[in-house]
Amino acid sequence: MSTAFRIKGGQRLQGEIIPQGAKNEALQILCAVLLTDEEVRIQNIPDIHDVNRLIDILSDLGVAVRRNGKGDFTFCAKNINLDYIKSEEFRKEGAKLRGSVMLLGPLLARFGEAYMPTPGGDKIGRRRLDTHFQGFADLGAEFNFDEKSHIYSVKAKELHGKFILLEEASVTGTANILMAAVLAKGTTQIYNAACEPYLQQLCKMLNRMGAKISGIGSNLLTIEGVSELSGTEHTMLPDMVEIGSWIGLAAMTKSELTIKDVSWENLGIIPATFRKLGIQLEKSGDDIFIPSQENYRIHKFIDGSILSIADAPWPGFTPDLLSIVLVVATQAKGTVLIHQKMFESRLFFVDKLIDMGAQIILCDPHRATVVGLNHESPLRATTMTSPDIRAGNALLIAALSAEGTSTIYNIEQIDRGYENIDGRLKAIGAKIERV
Ligand SMILES: CC(=O)N[C@H]1[C@@H](OP(=O)(O)OP(=O)(O)OC[C@H]2O[C@@H](n3ccc(=O)[nH]c3=O)[C@H](O)[C@@H]2O)O[C@H](CO)[C@@H](O)[C@@H]1O
Ligand SMILES: C=C(OP(=O)(O)O)C(=O)O
Repeated sequence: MSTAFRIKGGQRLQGEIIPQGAKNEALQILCAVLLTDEEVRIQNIPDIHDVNRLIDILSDLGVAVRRNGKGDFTFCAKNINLDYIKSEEFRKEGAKLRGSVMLLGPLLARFGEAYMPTPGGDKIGRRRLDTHFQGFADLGAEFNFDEKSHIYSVKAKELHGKFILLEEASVTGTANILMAAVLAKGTTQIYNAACEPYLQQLCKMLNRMGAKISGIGSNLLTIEGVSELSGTEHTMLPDMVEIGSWIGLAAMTKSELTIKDVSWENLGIIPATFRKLGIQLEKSGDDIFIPSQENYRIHKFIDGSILSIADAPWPGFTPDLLSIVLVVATQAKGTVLIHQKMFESRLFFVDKLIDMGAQIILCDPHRATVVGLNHESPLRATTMTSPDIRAGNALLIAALSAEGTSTIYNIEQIDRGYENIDGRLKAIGAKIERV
């Protein structure tokens, strides 16, 4: 298997991009198939490592998986092999991705017990799970963490609805508690719930399965428990993080790109944030058209002070796009402070960009000031290693804009979240090879 990308940078790209189905929505939705013994058909599933791993785990759990076509699968969780979740194999496989943590809620709700190794995912700082387990405990589950084996377990003969105030608006935490609460007895309220479009999609799918969830899209979800759920069909939204990455790529490489069928209504503050960097984006039906731009100028705040861009729970700006915003700012005109509030180790990749000639001061682990080069000097090609999924993509964009040939190692990180990224880049004129 190839482990690196070799990229000859400095090419202008042109064409149309169809965004993949959303990775982080897929991880929630796939876990929800465990909530019913009927068939659930899911479409627009991205063909990426994390999602394929989760599908394999479901299959090993006994879920019947039928592939109907590209990105189109039918799942049936009629015969579940609960022994699998106690097996060494599950410990190994479940620990490879973050999304596997959301198997807990559905398994607890339907079978009264669930086990989980410490989940994987990006190493981007502490990623605690307290919110998840506090929520399960509030619903009446007994929680245990075995410090030796690092196995979390939750058990409950019956779950009972309750008012739950989350200590933070955790995305996977909200999804997990929600999936447990739909089959609990009585009414649950989840306050300070995360409410991003992917969670809204999960709520809508659960309601189609017979759940009674109201308050969708707000930070107060009310769930009237039901005794069972039935099958349904669901289609994933386009991946907003991938859409943002294509916008960044267009700006950095001065390319004209059209991103098709982006579901504008679900992009929230993302287009406005890229516009603050001076990037022109046009809404054309449900597409985004980005004209080729020689330069883009970072806006200032109304009082004339330096712009800062920070992450926040939805409808704030997603932390998963800050690495992309940062790399795009390296070639803008002007200065911006990037403030990554949620994660502690997500900005260290800027060292690589500094090696490439970018003007960045890492103020502390959470903040970096970028002084744009205004395309007056290109970044220099280099050899680098992808530290996490989004930094990996940011470095890929840097390499595509740089002068010369760069090599990026550890591209497994990029493949975790971006479907056939090299094939799709080549189709719009990029010079990229797997080596
Ligand atoms: C598989 C999946 O869906 N992963 C996403 C999910 O991860 P995940 O669900 O793991 O992330 P959480 O929402 O739980 O938390 C992310 C980080 O932000 C902090 N935090 C969170 C909420 C809050 O109000 N205040 C706060 O400080 C948490 O302590 C944590 O460090 O959501 C993250 C935040 O959008 C995204 O980066 C991940 O891509
Ligand atoms: C942090 C991310 O992924 P995960 O939560 O799967 O590690 C991400 O998608 O940017």
